[in-house]
Amino acid sequence: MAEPEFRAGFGCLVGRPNAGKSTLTNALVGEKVAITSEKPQTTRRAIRGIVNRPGAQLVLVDTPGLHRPRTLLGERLNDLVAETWSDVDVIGLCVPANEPIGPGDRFIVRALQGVRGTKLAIVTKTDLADRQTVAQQLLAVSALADFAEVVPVSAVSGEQVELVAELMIGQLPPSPMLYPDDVATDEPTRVRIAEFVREAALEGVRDELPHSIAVLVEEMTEETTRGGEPLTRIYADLYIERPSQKAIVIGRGGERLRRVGAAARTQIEQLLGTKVFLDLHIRVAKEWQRDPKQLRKLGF
Ligand SMILES: Nc1nc2c(ncn2[C@@H]2O[C@H](COP(=O)(O)OP(=O)(O)OP(=O)(O)O)[C@@H](O)[C@H]2O)c(=O)[nH]1
Repeated sequence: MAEPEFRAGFGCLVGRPNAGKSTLTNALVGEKVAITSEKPQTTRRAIRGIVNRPGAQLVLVDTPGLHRPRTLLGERLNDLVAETWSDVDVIGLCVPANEPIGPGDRFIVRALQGVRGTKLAIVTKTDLADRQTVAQQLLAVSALADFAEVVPVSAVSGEQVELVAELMIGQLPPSPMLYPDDVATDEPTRVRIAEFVREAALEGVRDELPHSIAVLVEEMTEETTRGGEPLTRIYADLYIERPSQKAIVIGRGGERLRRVGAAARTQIEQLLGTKVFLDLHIRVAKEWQRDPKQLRKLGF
């Protein structure tokens, strides 16, 4: 009998902020590529996580949460989402098991109408709800639209993660491998490093700040320490919008910024496999979310 044909293609997980898209992406890929945070809308870039399985490769694009645009950044994000959606083979709508379906979910379902790829519904965080609640959520989600599959999953316990992978892969066309199979993501390293810093900087700050933070890696050099160990020097700028936010980010006596640096450095060292020297510089970019020139500079 002939070997089954290799399948490969693109997929993406969508859903309202905090639905669990990044966590599920990480669970499917098996490596930390998308940042997660308890704060909504932390995922600003389309990060491709690559799910390699025997006979198949699913290139997962983790889009930012779709939301009603209030700023230019909001509009750019929505354009990015629409562009991504019309370009993939399979879309998984994520809805948390432990929260009622709301206007945010319906807004996305409406936006999904007319998008070409096959749509699956994924009920996430099943470890946070009892069986009956999960069952009710599966029914409620099924009623939202005509999904090819409706599947419950917990990215944290790992339950059903493989089934989600299988169902998404099942929608991919026969195709040769799209990326070498030892690559987890094609996101440029600098962007991943910037995301680690941003994630660390968001940890524990008040609600108003998250949208005001952006990180840009300005310089990266490799050298060898006197002990013969490889060392990467990274100079990164952390952008805030107002001078008054400086104190929040830096903390008393610089203590908060040091913790941010230490947390980010641990992640970066893991990613690069070298010792890392991380220099964080706070810069004020006034109203950068509304300024096209600043947005371009920051990669949007
Ligand atoms: N218990 C539990 N928590 C989860 C699960 N999946 C995600 N979470 C948590 O839910 C929160 C949001 O998860 P994310 O993966 O960041 O959600 P997201 O949809 O990517 O969020 P945005 O980037 O804001 O759009 C985080 O605190 C996760 O740890 C799960 O399966 N079980």
